[in-house]
Amino acid sequence: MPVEESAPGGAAGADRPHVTAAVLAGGVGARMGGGLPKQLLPLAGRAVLEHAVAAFCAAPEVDDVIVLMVGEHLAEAERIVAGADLAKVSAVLPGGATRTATSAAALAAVSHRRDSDLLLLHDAARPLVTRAVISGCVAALATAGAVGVAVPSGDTVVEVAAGPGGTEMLRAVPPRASLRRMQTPQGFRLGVLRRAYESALADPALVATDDCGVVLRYLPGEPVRVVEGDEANIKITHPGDVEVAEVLLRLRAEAAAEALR
Ligand SMILES: Nc1ccn([C@@H]2O[C@H](COP(=O)(O)OP(=O)(O)OP(=O)(O)O)[C@@H](O)[C@H]2O)c(=O)n1
Ligand SMILES: C[C@](O)(CO)[C@H](O)COP(=O)(O)O
Repeated sequence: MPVEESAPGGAAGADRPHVTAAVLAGGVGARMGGGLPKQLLPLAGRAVLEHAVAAFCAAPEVDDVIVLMVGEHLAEAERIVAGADLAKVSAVLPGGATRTATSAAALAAVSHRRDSDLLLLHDAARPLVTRAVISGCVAALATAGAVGVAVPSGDTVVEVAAGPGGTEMLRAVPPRASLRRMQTPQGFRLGVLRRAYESALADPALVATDDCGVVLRYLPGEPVRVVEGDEANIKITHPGDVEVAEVLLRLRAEAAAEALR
């Protein structure tokens, strides 16, 4: 499916940046195992991918959504998008060999947008992202060029090093109060992400686990803002995580029903 202009009506005006959300679904889910990438697994009657895409389609701040899907399963992603009538989806495209390559493919897909427009990058494997989290990320982009959503760590997070005979030894205990667990979406002014990726992709030693980290490393002068994520915005990674997501969805639905009573 090609990249198209978003429909008029919800589209950005001259005074407001255009907001594209890219749902990154290019992974194969090696840690989950099984025959299917985890973004295609069923979760409460819909594919994990559909939950993530639907959240961005429903967000009033988002003008269009692109999906970057692992090559062999492009047709399934197109079927999911068409079947669910996710009208803001403007393109379903192949992802890259790494998450960073998939982010770069998303960036290439919006090459026609202005430097002042916005790109939100989101893991398809985080199907429980909420409207409040998306909204908080976009709002922070009014005054920041790069924004990540994160939650505090309840556990003490430590750094380890290899010890003798294959053991692991404690190396450092960073102060917990300044530690966060990074989630997605991570949002960017396109000009900022373009400059960061230009340097990153020229670095043969590039290794990154998220896109805010790419900006921090390759555009050191650029402040990266961190805003509140959501404990329930889990990343489906290991066997059992879909079941956890099912429970979280059920609790969310029960809380919403209770609030209406
Ligand atoms: N080449 C890749 C690798 C990952 N991702 C996406 O990045 C998100 C977070 O990555 P991760 O949880 O690591 O997914 P997988 O790479 O599928 O999992 P694994 O590392 O266990 O193989 C997922 O939505 C995944 O589809 C991607 O778009 N392109
Ligand atoms: C981007 C991310 O979700 C932030 O927590 C995470 O780093 C993705 O890592 P993965 O190894 O690709 O799952």
